[in-house]
Amino acid sequence: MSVNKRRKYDRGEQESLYFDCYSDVSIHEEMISDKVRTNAYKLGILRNYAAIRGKVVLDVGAGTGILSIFCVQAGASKVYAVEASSICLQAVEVVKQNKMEDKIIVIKGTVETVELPEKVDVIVSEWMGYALMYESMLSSVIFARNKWLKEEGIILPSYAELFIAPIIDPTTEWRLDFWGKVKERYGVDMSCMEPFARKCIMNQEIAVNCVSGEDVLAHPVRFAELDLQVATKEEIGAIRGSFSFRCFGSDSMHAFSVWFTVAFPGEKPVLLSTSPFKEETHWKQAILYLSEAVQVIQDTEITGDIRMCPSEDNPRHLKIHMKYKVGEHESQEKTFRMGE
Ligand SMILES: C[S@@+](CC[C@H](N)C(=O)[O-])C[C@H]1O[C@@H](n2cnc3c(N)ncnc32)[C@H](O)[C@@H]1O
Repeated sequence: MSVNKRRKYDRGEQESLYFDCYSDVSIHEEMISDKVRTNAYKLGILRNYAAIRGKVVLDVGAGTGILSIFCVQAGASKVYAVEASSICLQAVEVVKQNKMEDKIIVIKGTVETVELPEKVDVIVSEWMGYALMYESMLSSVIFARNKWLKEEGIILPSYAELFIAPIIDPTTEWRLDFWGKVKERYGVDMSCMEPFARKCIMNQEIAVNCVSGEDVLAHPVRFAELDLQVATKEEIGAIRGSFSFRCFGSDSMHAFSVWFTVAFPGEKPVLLSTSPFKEETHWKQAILYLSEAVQVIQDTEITGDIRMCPSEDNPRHLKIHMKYKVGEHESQEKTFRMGE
C-alpha cells in the first residue's frame, strides 16, 4: 500500500484554489438559498437606505452581484462590485438582466489590487466563514476599508460577535453505540471497534454541523466582539477571549460549539445570527471535540481561554487554541484546526 503524502501548496496556489471554489455555481446556490443570510443582508441594506441613497458603494467579493443589486434598490447611485473569481462574469449578466448596468460596475480582481476611480461612502460585504474567521476574508474587507472608505463612511454589516458553549453531541453517542449493535443485526460481534471509533470520532477536531439548542449544556458566553468600523488586521489576526459556564444538568459533554452573529446598524438594527437557538443557516455551528467525553452534573463549572488565528500553513485555514478546565478534572490544552 502506498502512502500519499499531502502536497504543500504555495501561497499563490492556495489563493487560486480558494477563488476556484467561488467560480462554481454550487457555493453561490448554497449562499443565496440560505434565506436567513440573504434576507438579513437585504433587510440590513434596505433599512440603511438613508446612508445609501445617492451614495457610492463598494461590494467586496460581489459573487453573483446580489448585494450590489440590493444596494441599488436602496438608492445607491453607483456600486463597484469587486470580485476576484470568474463568477464575476455571471455577475455582469445578472446586473444586465436587472437593467442596472448604468449603476453597477463589475470589476474582476482582488480588492487588494484593483483601482477604483473614487473613494466610497459605504462598503458592503459578506465575508463570514465557518466559526466566523475560516477563509480569513475579513482581512480583505479591512484592507478595502482602510484604502477606499471615506472618513465618515459606513461598513455593512458593522459589528460581529463570537459565542461559545459546551455541548453534548448525540451523533457521537449513537456512533459509539453502533459497534455494539452490529451483532444483533448480522450475528457478528464487532464491539471491539468501539475504542477505535471513539478515538477517530473524538480526534476529528473541528466539525461543522447543526447543533440543536437542547444539546447546549450551559448558557452561551460571548467571548469576542469586533467593531468593523475600527477593527485592525492585528486584532483579527489573534482573537482572544475567555469563558466560564455552569452546566444545566447531568450529561456527557463531548465538545464546545462556536458560532457568530453580525449586525447591521441603524434605528432598527438587523441581526444575522448563526446560533443553535435560531433558524439554521449554511454556516451551521463549529464543533470542537474534546479528546474524550466528560461527565458533567448540575452546576459543574467549566472555565477557559480561547484564541483563534489563521493557520501558519494556509492563512485561509483556521487554528483555534483552547485551555479549559471541566469541574474537578485536570486542566486541558488543545489546538483545533479547520481546513488542514
Ligand atoms: C461569501 S462569498 C459572497 C458572495 C456574494 N457577495 C453574496 O453575498 O452572495 C465571498 C465572495 O468574495 C470573493 N472574494 C473573496 N476575497 C476576495 C478579495 N480579496 N477580492 C475580491 N473578491 C474576493 C469570493 O470569490 C466570493 O465570491
